[in-house]
Amino acid sequence: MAFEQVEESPRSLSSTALRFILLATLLLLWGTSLAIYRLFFSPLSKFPGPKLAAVTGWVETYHDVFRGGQLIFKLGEWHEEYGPIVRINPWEVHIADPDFVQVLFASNSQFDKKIEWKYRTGIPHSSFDTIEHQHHRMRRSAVAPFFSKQKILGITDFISQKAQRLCDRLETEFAGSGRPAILNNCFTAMTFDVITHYAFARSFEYMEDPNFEAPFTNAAKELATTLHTMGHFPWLLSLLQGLPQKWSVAMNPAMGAIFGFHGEIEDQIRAIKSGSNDAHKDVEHKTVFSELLNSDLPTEEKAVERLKHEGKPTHLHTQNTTLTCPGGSIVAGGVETTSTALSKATFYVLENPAIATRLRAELDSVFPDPRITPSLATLEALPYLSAIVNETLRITIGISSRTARKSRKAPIIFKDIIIPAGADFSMTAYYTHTDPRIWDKPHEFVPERWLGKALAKNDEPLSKYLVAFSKGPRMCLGINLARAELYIGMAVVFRRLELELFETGRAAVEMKADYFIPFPDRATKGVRVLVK
Ligand code: HEM
Repeated sequence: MAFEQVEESPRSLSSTALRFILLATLLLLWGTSLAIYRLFFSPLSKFPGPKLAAVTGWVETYHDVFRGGQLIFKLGEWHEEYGPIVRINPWEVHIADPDFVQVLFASNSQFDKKIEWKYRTGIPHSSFDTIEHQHHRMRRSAVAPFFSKQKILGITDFISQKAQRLCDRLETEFAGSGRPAILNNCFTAMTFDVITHYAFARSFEYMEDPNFEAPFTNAAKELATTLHTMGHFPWLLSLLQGLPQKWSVAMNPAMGAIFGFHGEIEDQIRAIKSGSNDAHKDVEHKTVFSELLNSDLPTEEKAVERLKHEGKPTHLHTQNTTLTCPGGSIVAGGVETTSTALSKATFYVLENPAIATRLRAELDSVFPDPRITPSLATLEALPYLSAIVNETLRITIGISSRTARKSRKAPIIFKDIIIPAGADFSMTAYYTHTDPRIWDKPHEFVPERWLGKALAKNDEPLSKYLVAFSKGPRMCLGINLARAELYIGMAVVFRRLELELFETGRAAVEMKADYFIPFPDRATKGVRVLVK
């Protein structure tokens, strides 16, 4: 018996070892063949770029997940080394030729989005994260009328009231006190109240918080830093979906605000569906959900589960509800992008007294009573204010993540480049907006470039290269609202208040990491001002 055991043991050990070696060899063979295929036979093999990035997506993961939103800067280094078109992973090329905007953002394009990103913001059923072109078109056409210029004109009085209220509070509570106001908080409160009033007839009134704190968006911003992780490891999302709500709140108490809001939105959709909704009784316009539910969308597109993705901030679902992070849906798209643009615009104007003086002089000419805001049309007709709005959109890069698309059937032809059908291709607004072939002093805030003919260095109109809201079928749905808030916000603040920057330098406004939206240095306290 003992003799048999001694004989069997080495035999079973060696067969385990053999199996292991076989498996390792197969894996090695598979990995090597895949690497050889990707390097030499893939349809993208002829494109230049780092070899390791062509072989594996882990290079992107390393820069975005482990180095924290740093791929955006790596892209610039790669373009310097390899030229205007670079293969950045096995499936995608990135383009840094500003004229490619005509292809990427063509109004008649029928591109799909990148399938791998469908779940990274947690709203896979929203228009924003709808991958396929036709499907996106159907969903978007149902919600687009709600954000038309005409409809937005109907809430400019509300935006103006909020901007005036902000100035009232800054004058009475901060002026002469030596206490700095954090403009990021002020404008977040303002834009949050505006979008929640407009879309859901339920303004959160964060403007009335003593410090303009918006717990909802603070939590959302924190969660934005998980965006790359969710994109690269989607299974983590499923894991989080299983978490009970109370665990999330215990980990981050600010989540309570988010869960409460999500509950309200779901109730609102159900109430509209059952005909018992009274959410818009106090406002003149409909809510975004009444618009969607009364649209021609097929029944399955009107399901509560689908609609809540349209209206809610982007989120990571947990059991019965969601965790939130900013991104492209109506609330998140409508808050952080616009409030950041407003605070950065104020910073750049205050940083340069000549710009502030010229802006104030222009505003005085149409804005005699500082408490009575002129119409949006009057403000939009002001050349210098318009130049400031455009320059703000250029330099602040509302969405920093690259815009990636795929042409399913036909190859993309641009100059002497052919991008094969089925490959992902992308551009990054940060590079389009700072390309020295187009812009003079690209890293400086120069509103004057938008005055007169406003031509690029290559004599094309500058507006051709301003892609802050993207262009084409996927362009920002909230562009009219965002522009109205920028015009009204800047005009009211600079007409009413004398502000001075308080311990605020470029670190407060310049991008240090890309988490879909640009993040400044973690240590910065935001754009802080003293009210004189
Ligand atoms: C300065 C402010 C803003 C900037 C720079 C901005 C930028 C953008 C960009 C670049 C996109 C396209 C993203 C992509 O293709 O992946 C987008 C989409 C979107 N934005 Fe904005 N946005 C701003 C304000 C707003 C506002 C106020 C809203 C509120 C309604 C909003 C709602 C949306 C929505 C819903 C989408 C998805 C559209 C679709 O896929 O059909 N955005 N935004």
